Amino acid sequence: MQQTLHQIPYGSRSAIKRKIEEIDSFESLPLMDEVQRAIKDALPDLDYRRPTPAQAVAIPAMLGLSQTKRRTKGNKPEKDGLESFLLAAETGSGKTLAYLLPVIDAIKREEAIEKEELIAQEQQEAEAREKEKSNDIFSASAPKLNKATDPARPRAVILVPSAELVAQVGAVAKALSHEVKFRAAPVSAKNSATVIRNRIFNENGVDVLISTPPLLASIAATSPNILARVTHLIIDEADSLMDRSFKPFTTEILERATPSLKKLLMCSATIPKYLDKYLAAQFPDMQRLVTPNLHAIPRRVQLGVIDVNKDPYRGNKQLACADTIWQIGRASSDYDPSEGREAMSVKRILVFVNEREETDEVAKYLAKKGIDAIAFHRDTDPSRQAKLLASFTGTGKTSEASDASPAPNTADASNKRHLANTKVIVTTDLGSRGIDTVEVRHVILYDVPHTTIDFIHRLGRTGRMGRRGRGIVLVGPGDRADIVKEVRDAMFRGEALI
Ligand SMILES: Nc1ncnc2c1ncn2[C@@H]1O[C@H](COP(=O)(O)OP(=O)(O)OP(=O)(O)O)[C@@H](O)[C@H]1O
Repeated sequence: MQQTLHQIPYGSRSAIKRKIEEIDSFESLPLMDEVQRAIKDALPDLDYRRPTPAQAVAIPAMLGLSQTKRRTKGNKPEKDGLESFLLAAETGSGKTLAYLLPVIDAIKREEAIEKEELIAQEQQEAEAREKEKSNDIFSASAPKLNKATDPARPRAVILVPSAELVAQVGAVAKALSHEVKFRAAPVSAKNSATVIRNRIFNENGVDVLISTPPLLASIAATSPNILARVTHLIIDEADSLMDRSFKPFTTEILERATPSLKKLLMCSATIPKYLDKYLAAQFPDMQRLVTPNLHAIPRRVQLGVIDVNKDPYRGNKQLACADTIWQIGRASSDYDPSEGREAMSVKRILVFVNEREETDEVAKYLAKKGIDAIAFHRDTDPSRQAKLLASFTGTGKTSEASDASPAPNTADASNKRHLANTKVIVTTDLGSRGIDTVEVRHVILYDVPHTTIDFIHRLGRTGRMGRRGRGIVLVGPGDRADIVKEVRDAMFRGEALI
């Protein structure tokens, strides 16, 4: 297969491994006490509270504890006082907390410093007024801007590629804000203009703004001041946000925020060659924080291949897909040692297609075959979309019983055969970038992905955070069976994909 990913030498992977092993608890990180306490709110129901490799490399670096600067000769130096980082870590490795914790820590520290400065300034002014009073009883001082509650000028901006991710990252920020007091404003095109205005121009100020690049770029075009105080800019899913479609918006925001920027962090589960080239040219001093397993699909995720060209499918992919789902749905729930309990009784399966038009087509066919299947794309009704995703990401807290009842308009009512306790979402890349689908054990690759980057993101929706997962790829007429074999072999050897 044509190389699409930047290669990381095995020597540097081992060196990072050693560093990661040194950080065995969150307490060993110099985060403020309130941030330490907040971690427990952001990671509920988990006995295992050790930082993940992504967190072990990113948090100390963002806190200024490790300096591993690389410098590419001949390139222009970065802006003075700006520190830039690339966090490249495998899918589902906790990158969200890896950037949120140090960002919030920095915000609280900045706030404390500004408060002290404000008190000192007020004291000085009071003294000056006293002096003036004795000299000139008519003078009045101009009102001062209260830096601590400055509306519509966030200190941190987090950019993500979709409205779903805005909501997901917003929910983690909200969980943290129960303990550490800060204001997060998640805004996306799914919110009404009034909601966006109220969240951003909140009179109590906003600390962290979470949005997509196109929306924020359009807001910044009319309200340029919105980016005037940003000290921390996070570009999550940087492989998407730096690709052709998003790049103009992302770089526009980056340029507007640069004068006040202190820390820039790009996060990604892959380093495609175009990203590597761009970063080497624009950010020669960027610290690259790469986890040892980058570009490798974890061994706990297995990949099965179904040759659709053979009997009984004879080239009929839809039939092969329905049949595979029936087999998964009927198999008894197996024991998952990583969770120490029976796997969920309701099975959730993600089916990935390459083209948006196929989502409806495939979902309809599956529904005809008695399967609760729904197409998920940009035009899906937002409230329906939110409900659907909630049950796949585990944020819905729906009981297994209510979950088991068929959703309206899914499994075809006229069909007597109905596959119980199984839910299917048919989607494109929209569902593969960053969505934390912890409840998903099975991913079906209906189409062979175009690149290894897509393989990594799609298979990355299962086997998250130490859980087991299974990918099944349907190889039909015209599909590149050789590419599938390459990926499968690399996965078997535990090697990074190329
Ligand atoms: N230290 C930790 N211990 C256990 N679970 C954690 C830890 N940190 C994060 N998690 C959980 O891991 C899951 C995945 O986290 P997150 O969505 O941040 O991954 P990601 O690296 O951004 O994935 P992707 O590359 O797919 O976007 C979340 O459910 C999160 O609550």
